[in-house]
Amino acid sequence: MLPWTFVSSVGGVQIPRRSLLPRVALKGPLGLWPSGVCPFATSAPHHFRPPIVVAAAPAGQSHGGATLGLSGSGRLVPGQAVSVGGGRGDAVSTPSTAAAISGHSSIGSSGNCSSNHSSSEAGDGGNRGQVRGTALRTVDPVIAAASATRALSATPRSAKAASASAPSATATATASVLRDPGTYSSVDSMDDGGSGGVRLLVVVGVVLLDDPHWTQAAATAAAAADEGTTAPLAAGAEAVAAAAVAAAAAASGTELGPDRSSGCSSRGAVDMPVRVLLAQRPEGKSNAGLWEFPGGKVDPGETPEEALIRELQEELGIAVDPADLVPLTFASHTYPTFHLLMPLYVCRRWLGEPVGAEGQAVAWATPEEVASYNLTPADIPLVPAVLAAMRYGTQRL
Ligand SMILES: Nc1nc2c([nH]c(=O)n2[C@H]2C[C@H](O)[C@@H](COP(=O)(O)OP(=O)(O)OP(=O)(O)O)O2)c(=O)[nH]1
Repeated sequence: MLPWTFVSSVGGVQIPRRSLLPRVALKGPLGLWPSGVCPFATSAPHHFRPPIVVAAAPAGQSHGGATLGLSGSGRLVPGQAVSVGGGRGDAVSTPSTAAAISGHSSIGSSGNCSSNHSSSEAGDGGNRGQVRGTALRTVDPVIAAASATRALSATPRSAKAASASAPSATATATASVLRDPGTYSSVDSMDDGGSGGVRLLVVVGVVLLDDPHWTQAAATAAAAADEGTTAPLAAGAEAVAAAAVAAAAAASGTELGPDRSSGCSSRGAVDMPVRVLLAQRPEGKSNAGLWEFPGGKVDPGETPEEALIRELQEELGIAVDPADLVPLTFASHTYPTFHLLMPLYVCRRWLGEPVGAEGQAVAWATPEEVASYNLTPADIPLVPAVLAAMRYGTQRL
């Protein structure tokens, strides 16, 4: 067995690694884990955090078994092509590749997680060949996500450590990318400018949960507050770790812990399953007929939360408080004409009754039913995290 180290990095902003980036040492059988860069469940409650990506050095390659350092010093510029292994514009700038590129000054240097790299703008030189030979092979979010979550399952202590430290890293990374109008594109105005690069479309989505367990817990907390007592709340780090393990279980098909989705909650006598709202893409739009999580494009100048609140009002006729949007995970998917990056939130509280306000069909699905819906390609890899949120809740009540 070779030691593998997963290193978190945040695309798009520079983060002092030593102080903020969590490192989790994971061990696994050589060859069973495809190298990869994958979305990883995030946890800070009050800020939007851009994606954490997790990377592992590929086995059997020139640096196989060594740590692939992602310094966090590379800069992701959404919608702009970056250069890898040649002139500018011959590679793409997706979150995954940018994350891989950001680590290029580490690769081959010490074979370990190096820190304090000088800022290496993606495509500015360096060990491009090694980047090309090592890191860029790793872009397979679906397989890697399953592998990573399986690995987390095998090492719950490490999972806890990663989860506990994730908020500080990601909170710091508060969306300089997304808050900077012009760094990303609306699909309507996309063109590649002849660069050969891939345009990034930023969309926000929500897992709207009809969660009787949450409602009951919230009512209990409110009642306790009225009485001037303190209701027990889930400790953030523990709940996050539980979500990571739950995601691992969902990915591997393993059953773990109390299952809230079937009403067998250890929290109480709620006998109703949790349900998630799905929306069907209407005729005339891309992916027509497929099901998705409600949401839409982030307009320039909008925060992700503002965009989501606007979209939910327009599409479903409901009002949502930003404090009720809990980051869950994100989608990173290459469509033929653009690359989709979609932060996905969980929301359990809103005003109004959700309806298909733009004529789209909507449906409440139990965990067992989710798989029977024909989801968009970008959403399929999100299902384990969504099921985990339905079964085990998220870090915040
Ligand atoms: N909202 C949302 N969009 C998704 C999901 N999965 C997925 O591939 N997408 C894609 C489909 C679209 O290409 C894009 C969202 O575009 P959209 O057309 O729905 O956005 P919008 O509501 O702002 O549309 P419009 O008014 O500008 O036409 O993201 C998902 O789960 N939710």
